[in-house]
Amino acid sequence: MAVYTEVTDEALRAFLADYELGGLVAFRGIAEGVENSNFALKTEAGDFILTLYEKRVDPAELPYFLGLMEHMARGGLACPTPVHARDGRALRSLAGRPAAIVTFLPGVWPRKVRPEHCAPLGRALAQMHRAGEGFAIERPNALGPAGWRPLLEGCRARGDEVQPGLVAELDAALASILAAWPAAGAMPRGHIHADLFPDNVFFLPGEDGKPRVSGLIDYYFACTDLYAYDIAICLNAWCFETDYSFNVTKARGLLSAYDAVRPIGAEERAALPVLARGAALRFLLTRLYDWTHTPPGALVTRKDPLEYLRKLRFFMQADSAGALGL
Ligand SMILES: Nc1ncnc2c1ncn2[C@@H]1O[C@H](COP(=O)(O)OP(=O)(O)O)[C@@H](O)[C@H]1O
Ligand SMILES: N[C@@H](CCOP(=O)(O)O)C(=O)O
Repeated sequence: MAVYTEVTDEALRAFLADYELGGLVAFRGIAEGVENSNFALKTEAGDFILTLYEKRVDPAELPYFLGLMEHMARGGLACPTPVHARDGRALRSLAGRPAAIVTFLPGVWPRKVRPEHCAPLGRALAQMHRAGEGFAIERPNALGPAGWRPLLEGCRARGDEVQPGLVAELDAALASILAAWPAAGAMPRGHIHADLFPDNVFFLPGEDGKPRVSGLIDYYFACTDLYAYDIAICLNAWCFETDYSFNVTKARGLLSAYDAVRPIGAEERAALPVLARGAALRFLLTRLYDWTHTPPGALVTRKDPLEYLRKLRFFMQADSAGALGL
Protein backbone atom coordinates (compact mmCIF):
# COMPACT_ATOMS: atom_id res chain seq x y z
CA MET A 1 0.00 0.00 0.00
CA ALA A 2 1.54 3.30 -0.96
CA VAL A 3 -1.08 5.99 -0.88
CA TYR A 4 -0.59 7.68 2.47
CA THR A 5 -2.01 11.06 1.48
CA GLU A 6 -5.36 11.41 -0.29
CA VAL A 7 -5.71 14.00 -3.05
CA THR A 8 -9.12 15.44 -3.84
CA ASP A 9 -10.23 15.99 -7.42
CA GLU A 10 -10.53 19.70 -6.74
CA ALA A 11 -6.99 19.99 -5.31
CA LEU A 12 -5.55 18.01 -8.22
CA ARG A 13 -7.26 20.19 -10.84
CA ALA A 14 -5.97 23.34 -9.14
CA PHE A 15 -2.46 21.80 -8.98
CA LEU A 16 -2.54 20.84 -12.68
CA ALA A 17 -3.62 24.35 -13.69
CA ASP A 18 0.00 25.44 -13.03
CA TYR A 19 1.32 23.03 -15.70
CA GLU A 20 1.12 22.92 -19.50
CA LEU A 21 -0.35 19.42 -19.39
CA GLY A 22 -3.90 20.07 -20.55
CA GLY A 23 -6.97 18.82 -18.70
CA LEU A 24 -7.21 15.85 -16.35
CA VAL A 25 -8.33 12.60 -17.99
CA ALA A 26 -7.79 9.94 -15.30
CA PHE A 27 -6.16 9.57 -11.89
CA ARG A 28 -5.63 6.59 -9.60
CA GLY A 29 -3.50 5.66 -6.60
CA ILE A 30 -0.73 3.06 -7.10
CA ALA A 31 -0.68 0.33 -4.46
CA GLU A 32 2.97 -0.71 -5.06
CA GLY A 33 5.84 1.10 -3.40
CA VAL A 34 6.81 1.77 0.17
CA GLU A 35 8.15 5.25 0.78
CA ASN A 36 5.90 7.77 -0.94
CA SER A 37 2.35 8.23 -2.24
CA ASN A 38 2.29 7.53 -6.00
CA PHE A 39 -0.51 8.17 -8.48
CA ALA A 40 -0.92 7.29 -12.15
CA LEU A 41 -2.03 10.46 -13.89
CA LYS A 42 -3.41 10.82 -17.40
CA THR A 43 -3.86 14.29 -18.86
CA GLU A 44 -4.51 15.55 -22.37
CA ALA A 45 -0.70 15.61 -22.76
CA GLY A 46 -0.20 11.90 -21.93
CA ASP A 47 0.67 9.61 -19.01
CA PHE A 48 2.59 10.71 -15.92
CA ILE A 49 3.37 9.72 -12.34
CA LEU A 50 2.50 12.11 -9.53
CA THR A 51 4.49 11.56 -6.32
CA LEU A 52 3.75 13.11 -2.93
CA TYR A 53 6.86 12.81 -0.77
CA GLU A 54 6.14 11.38 2.64
CA LYS A 55 7.87 11.70 6.00
CA ARG A 56 10.90 9.47 5.34
CA VAL A 57 12.11 11.69 2.51
CA ASP A 58 13.95 14.85 3.55
CA PRO A 59 12.56 17.73 1.40
CA ALA A 60 16.03 19.31 1.32
CA GLU A 61 17.25 16.29 -0.68
CA LEU A 62 14.56 16.43 -3.36
CA PRO A 63 16.49 18.84 -5.64
CA TYR A 64 19.29 16.21 -5.75
CA PHE A 65 16.94 13.34 -6.71
CA LEU A 66 14.93 15.34 -9.25
CA GLY A 67 18.03 17.06 -10.67
CA LEU A 68 19.81 13.71 -11.07
CA MET A 69 16.84 12.15 -12.91
CA GLU A 70 16.66 15.15 -15.21
CA HIS A 71 20.43 15.04 -15.86
CA MET A 72 20.36 11.31 -16.62
CA ALA A 73 17.28 11.54 -18.84
CA ARG A 74 18.97 14.34 -20.79
CA GLY A 75 21.95 12.05 -21.20
CA GLY A 76 19.69 9.49 -22.90
CA LEU A 77 18.90 7.16 -19.97
CA ALA A 78 15.39 5.70 -19.81
CA CYS A 79 14.50 7.17 -16.42
CA PRO A 80 11.63 9.39 -15.26
CA THR A 81 11.98 13.04 -16.31
CA PRO A 82 10.59 15.64 -13.89
CA VAL A 83 7.96 17.87 -15.49
CA HIS A 84 8.37 21.59 -14.89
CA ALA A 85 5.38 23.80 -14.12
CA ARG A 86 4.89 27.13 -15.88
CA ASP A 87 7.04 28.87 -13.26
CA GLY A 88 9.93 26.55 -14.13
CA ARG A 89 9.79 24.55 -10.90
CA ALA A 90 9.50 20.75 -10.89
CA LEU A 91 9.20 20.51 -7.11
CA ARG A 92 5.89 21.89 -5.88
CA SER A 93 3.38 21.23 -3.12
CA LEU A 94 0.06 19.34 -3.02
CA ALA A 95 -2.15 18.28 -0.09
CA GLY A 96 0.43 19.68 2.31
CA ARG A 97 3.27 17.55 0.91
CA PRO A 98 6.18 18.26 -1.45
CA ALA A 99 5.05 16.90 -4.83
CA ALA A 100 6.39 16.36 -8.34
CA ILE A 101 5.15 15.01 -11.67
CA VAL A 102 7.50 12.79 -13.68
CA THR A 103 7.12 11.09 -17.06
CA PHE A 104 5.56 7.60 -17.13
CA LEU A 105 7.82 4.75 -18.27
CA PRO A 106 6.31 1.75 -20.04
CA GLY A 107 7.19 -1.85 -19.14
CA VAL A 108 6.87 -4.23 -16.21
CA TRP A 109 9.30 -5.33 -13.55
CA PRO A 110 10.20 -9.03 -13.46
CA ARG A 111 8.35 -10.95 -10.74
CA LYS A 112 10.73 -13.85 -11.43
CA VAL A 113 14.25 -12.92 -12.50
CA ARG A 114 15.62 -15.09 -15.32
CA PRO A 115 19.23 -15.17 -16.55
CA GLU A 116 18.05 -13.28 -19.69
CA HIS A 117 17.24 -10.27 -17.50
CA CYS A 118 20.73 -9.97 -16.06
CA ALA A 119 22.76 -8.84 -19.08
CA PRO A 120 20.29 -6.04 -19.96
CA LEU A 121 20.33 -5.06 -16.29
CA GLY A 122 24.15 -4.90 -16.19
CA ARG A 123 24.22 -2.80 -19.34
CA ALA A 124 21.57 -0.41 -17.99
CA LEU A 125 23.41 -0.04 -14.65
CA ALA A 126 26.65 0.92 -16.43
CA GLN A 127 24.71 3.31 -18.70
CA MET A 128 23.18 4.88 -15.59
CA HIS A 129 26.65 5.38 -14.07
CA ARG A 130 27.85 6.98 -17.28
CA ALA A 131 24.74 9.15 -17.55
CA GLY A 132 25.33 10.56 -14.05
CA GLU A 133 28.78 11.92 -14.96
CA GLY A 134 28.88 15.70 -14.81
CA PHE A 135 25.98 16.11 -12.36
CA ALA A 136 27.53 18.47 -9.84
CA ILE A 137 25.47 18.04 -6.65
CA GLU A 138 26.83 15.47 -4.17
CA ARG A 139 24.78 13.38 -1.75
CA PRO A 140 26.71 11.25 0.76
CA ASN A 141 25.32 7.74 1.22
CA ALA A 142 23.36 7.91 4.49
CA LEU A 143 23.08 4.10 4.41
CA GLY A 144 26.79 3.53 3.67
CA PRO A 145 29.33 1.92 6.04
CA ALA A 146 29.23 4.82 8.54
CA GLY A 147 25.49 4.30 8.95
CA TRP A 148 25.60 0.55 9.64
CA ARG A 149 26.79 0.56 13.27
CA PRO A 150 24.08 3.02 14.40
CA LEU A 151 21.49 0.87 12.59
CA LEU A 152 22.78 -2.27 14.32
CA GLU A 153 22.68 -0.47 17.69
CA GLY A 154 19.03 0.33 16.97
CA CYS A 155 18.36 -3.40 16.46
CA ARG A 156 20.41 -4.64 19.43
CA ALA A 157 17.56 -4.86 21.95
CA ARG A 158 15.18 -6.91 19.80
CA GLY A 159 17.28 -8.37 16.96
CA ASP A 160 17.61 -11.80 18.58
CA GLU A 161 13.80 -12.10 18.66
CA VAL A 162 14.02 -12.52 14.87
CA GLN A 163 16.67 -15.23 15.19
CA PRO A 164 18.64 -16.24 18.32
CA GLY A 165 22.31 -15.22 18.03
CA LEU A 166 21.61 -12.81 15.16
CA VAL A 167 23.04 -9.68 16.83
CA ALA A 168 26.35 -11.39 17.71
CA GLU A 169 26.66 -12.71 14.14
CA LEU A 170 26.05 -9.22 12.76
CA ASP A 171 28.55 -7.66 15.20
CA ALA A 172 31.24 -10.02 13.88
CA ALA A 173 30.28 -9.51 10.21
CA LEU A 174 30.21 -5.71 10.58
CA ALA A 175 33.67 -5.62 12.19
CA SER A 176 35.20 -7.76 9.44
CA ILE A 177 33.49 -5.82 6.62
CA LEU A 178 34.48 -2.41 7.99
CA ALA A 179 38.10 -3.56 8.43
CA ALA A 180 38.30 -4.51 4.74
CA TRP A 181 36.16 -1.70 3.27
CA PRO A 182 37.93 0.22 0.47
CA ALA A 183 38.88 3.85 1.05
CA ALA A 184 36.75 6.49 -0.69
CA GLY A 185 39.49 7.37 -3.20
CA ALA A 186 40.49 3.77 -3.96
CA MET A 187 38.26 3.29 -7.00
CA PRO A 188 35.87 5.18 -9.30
CA ARG A 189 32.87 6.82 -7.70
CA GLY A 190 29.94 8.89 -8.88
CA HIS A 191 26.16 8.86 -8.75
CA ILE A 192 24.77 5.43 -7.89
CA HIS A 193 21.17 4.23 -7.68
CA ALA A 194 21.76 2.26 -4.46
CA ASP A 195 18.43 0.37 -4.61
CA LEU A 196 18.33 -1.17 -8.08
CA PHE A 197 16.14 -4.13 -7.12
CA PRO A 198 13.92 -5.92 -9.68
CA ASP A 199 10.90 -3.78 -8.70
CA ASN A 200 12.80 -0.69 -9.88
CA VAL A 201 13.69 -1.99 -13.35
CA PHE A 202 11.10 -2.19 -16.13
CA PHE A 203 11.43 -4.50 -19.12
CA LEU A 204 9.70 -4.90 -22.48
CA PRO A 205 10.34 -7.65 -25.02
CA GLY A 206 12.71 -6.62 -27.84
CA GLU A 207 12.19 -7.51 -31.49
CA ASP A 208 13.93 -10.85 -30.85
CA GLY A 209 11.50 -11.53 -27.97
CA LYS A 210 14.28 -11.18 -25.36
CA PRO A 211 13.80 -8.79 -22.42
CA ARG A 212 15.08 -5.22 -22.90
CA VAL A 213 15.28 -2.62 -20.13
CA SER A 214 12.61 0.03 -20.75
CA GLY A 215 13.19 2.12 -17.63
CA LEU A 216 14.94 2.53 -14.28
CA ILE A 217 12.80 4.12 -11.55
CA ASP A 218 12.90 5.10 -7.86
CA TYR A 219 15.97 7.28 -7.38
CA TYR A 220 15.19 8.12 -3.76
CA PHE A 221 18.18 6.24 -2.32
CA ALA A 222 20.54 7.58 -5.01
CA CYS A 223 23.79 9.05 -3.69
CA THR A 224 27.47 9.61 -4.48
CA ASP A 225 29.41 6.42 -3.74
CA LEU A 226 31.56 3.69 -5.33
CA TYR A 227 30.18 2.47 -8.66
CA ALA A 228 31.26 -1.05 -7.75
CA TYR A 229 29.05 -0.89 -4.65
CA ASP A 230 26.02 -0.45 -6.95
CA ILE A 231 27.15 -3.58 -8.83
CA ALA A 232 27.41 -5.41 -5.49
CA ILE A 233 23.84 -4.37 -4.62
CA CYS A 234 22.62 -5.83 -7.92
CA LEU A 235 24.48 -9.12 -7.27
CA ASN A 236 22.50 -9.34 -4.03
CA ALA A 237 19.14 -8.38 -5.47
CA TRP A 238 19.23 -10.23 -8.80
CA CYS A 239 21.52 -13.25 -8.61
CA PHE A 240 20.02 -15.52 -5.95
CA GLU A 241 17.41 -18.21 -6.45
CA THR A 242 14.39 -18.63 -4.15
CA ASP A 243 16.32 -21.32 -2.23
CA TYR A 244 19.05 -18.65 -1.64
CA SER A 245 21.61 -20.38 -3.84
CA PHE A 246 23.82 -17.94 -5.77
CA ASN A 247 23.30 -18.23 -9.54
CA VAL A 248 26.72 -17.56 -11.05
CA THR A 249 25.27 -17.59 -14.60
CA LYS A 250 23.09 -14.60 -13.71
CA ALA A 251 26.10 -12.87 -12.11
CA ARG A 252 28.31 -13.51 -15.16
CA GLY A 253 25.62 -12.07 -17.47
CA LEU A 254 25.27 -8.96 -15.29
CA LEU A 255 29.00 -8.36 -14.84
CA SER A 256 30.12 -8.95 -18.41
CA ALA A 257 27.38 -6.70 -19.84
CA TYR A 258 28.29 -3.99 -17.29
CA ASP A 259 31.98 -4.34 -18.13
CA ALA A 260 31.30 -3.88 -21.86
CA VAL A 261 29.88 -0.38 -21.17
CA ARG A 262 32.05 0.72 -18.21
CA PRO A 263 35.08 -1.53 -17.76
CA ILE A 264 35.40 -2.87 -14.20
CA GLY A 265 38.91 -1.97 -12.93
CA ALA A 266 41.31 -4.34 -11.16
CA GLU A 267 40.79 -2.62 -7.80
CA GLU A 268 36.98 -2.88 -8.21
CA ARG A 269 37.27 -6.61 -9.02
CA ALA A 270 39.41 -7.23 -5.96
CA ALA A 271 36.95 -5.37 -3.72
CA LEU A 272 33.79 -7.00 -5.09
CA PRO A 273 33.51 -9.72 -2.37
CA VAL A 274 33.66 -7.21 0.51
CA LEU A 275 31.34 -4.80 -1.32
CA ALA A 276 28.83 -7.63 -1.79
CA ARG A 277 29.03 -8.46 1.94
CA GLY A 278 28.48 -4.80 2.79
CA ALA A 279 25.49 -4.57 0.46
CA ALA A 280 23.93 -7.70 2.03
CA LEU A 281 24.48 -6.24 5.49
CA ARG A 282 22.98 -2.87 4.51
CA PHE A 283 19.67 -4.41 3.35
CA LEU A 284 19.66 -6.86 6.25
CA LEU A 285 20.02 -3.99 8.74
CA THR A 286 17.34 -1.70 7.27
CA ARG A 287 14.94 -4.65 7.05
CA LEU A 288 15.78 -5.75 10.60
CA TYR A 289 15.31 -2.21 11.87
CA ASP A 290 11.92 -1.94 10.15
CA TRP A 291 10.96 -5.45 11.33
CA THR A 292 11.65 -4.58 14.96
CA HIS A 293 10.29 -1.00 14.90
CA THR A 294 7.16 -1.15 12.70
CA PRO A 295 4.05 -1.26 14.89
CA PRO A 296 1.63 -4.15 14.19
CA GLY A 297 -1.13 -3.00 11.83
CA ALA A 298 1.03 -0.34 10.09
CA LEU A 299 0.33 0.10 6.37
CA VAL A 300 3.87 -0.73 5.27
CA THR A 301 4.70 -4.30 4.22
CA ARG A 302 7.81 -5.39 6.15
CA LYS A 303 10.47 -7.24 4.14
CA ASP A 304 12.18 -10.37 5.47
CA PRO A 305 15.58 -9.57 7.06
CA LEU A 306 16.61 -13.24 7.11
CA GLU A 307 16.67 -13.38 3.29
CA TYR A 308 19.68 -11.08 3.55
CA LEU A 309 21.26 -13.10 6.36
CA ARG A 310 21.40 -16.04 3.93
CA LYS A 311 22.96 -13.81 1.28
CA LEU A 312 25.42 -12.31 3.77
CA ARG A 313 26.54 -15.80 4.82
CA PHE A 314 27.13 -16.72 1.18
CA PHE A 315 29.24 -13.63 0.54
CA MET A 316 31.17 -14.00 3.82
CA GLN A 317 32.62 -17.27 2.54
CA ALA A 318 33.05 -16.17 -1.12
CA ASP A 319 36.51 -14.65 -1.02
CA SER A 320 37.32 -14.08 -4.69
CA ALA A 321 35.69 -12.14 -7.51
CA GLY A 322 35.82 -15.42 -9.48
CA ALA A 323 33.33 -16.99 -7.09
CA LEU A 324 30.98 -14.10 -7.91
CA GLY A 325 31.16 -14.52 -11.68
CA LEU A 326 34.04 -12.21 -12.63
N1 LIG B 1 8.05 6.80 -13.90
C1 LIG B 1 7.24 5.75 -13.69
N2 LIG B 1 6.64 5.15 -14.73
C2 LIG B 1 5.78 4.11 -14.54
N3 LIG B 1 5.44 3.61 -13.32
C3 LIG B 1 6.03 4.18 -12.25
C4 LIG B 1 6.95 5.26 -12.35
N4 LIG B 1 7.35 5.61 -11.11
C5 LIG B 1 6.70 4.80 -10.26
N5 LIG B 1 5.89 3.94 -10.93
C6 LIG B 1 5.00 2.93 -10.34
O1 LIG B 1 4.84 3.24 -8.95
C7 LIG B 1 5.30 2.12 -8.15
C8 LIG B 1 5.98 2.67 -6.89
O2 LIG B 1 7.06 3.50 -7.24
P1 LIG B 1 8.37 3.59 -6.36
O3 LIG B 1 9.17 4.75 -6.85
O4 LIG B 1 9.05 2.25 -6.30
O5 LIG B 1 7.77 3.94 -4.93
P2 LIG B 1 8.45 4.02 -3.49
O6 LIG B 1 9.63 4.94 -3.62
O7 LIG B 1 7.36 4.56 -2.65
O8 LIG B 1 8.86 2.62 -3.13
C9 LIG B 1 6.21 1.32 -9.06
O9 LIG B 1 6.26 -0.04 -8.74
C10 LIG B 1 5.55 1.54 -10.42
O10 LIG B 1 4.46 0.66 -10.58
N1 LIG C 1 14.79 -2.59 -1.84
C1 LIG C 1 14.71 -2.47 -0.40
C2 LIG C 1 13.52 -1.72 0.08
C3 LIG C 1 13.25 -0.39 -0.63
O1 LIG C 1 11.97 -0.46 -1.23
P1 LIG C 1 11.53 0.31 -2.58
O2 LIG C 1 10.11 -0.13 -2.82
O3 LIG C 1 11.68 1.78 -2.30
O4 LIG C 1 12.44 -0.17 -3.71
C4 LIG C 1 14.67 -3.90 0.22
O5 LIG C 1 14.34 -4.84 -0.51
O6 LIG C 1 14.95 -4.01 1.42
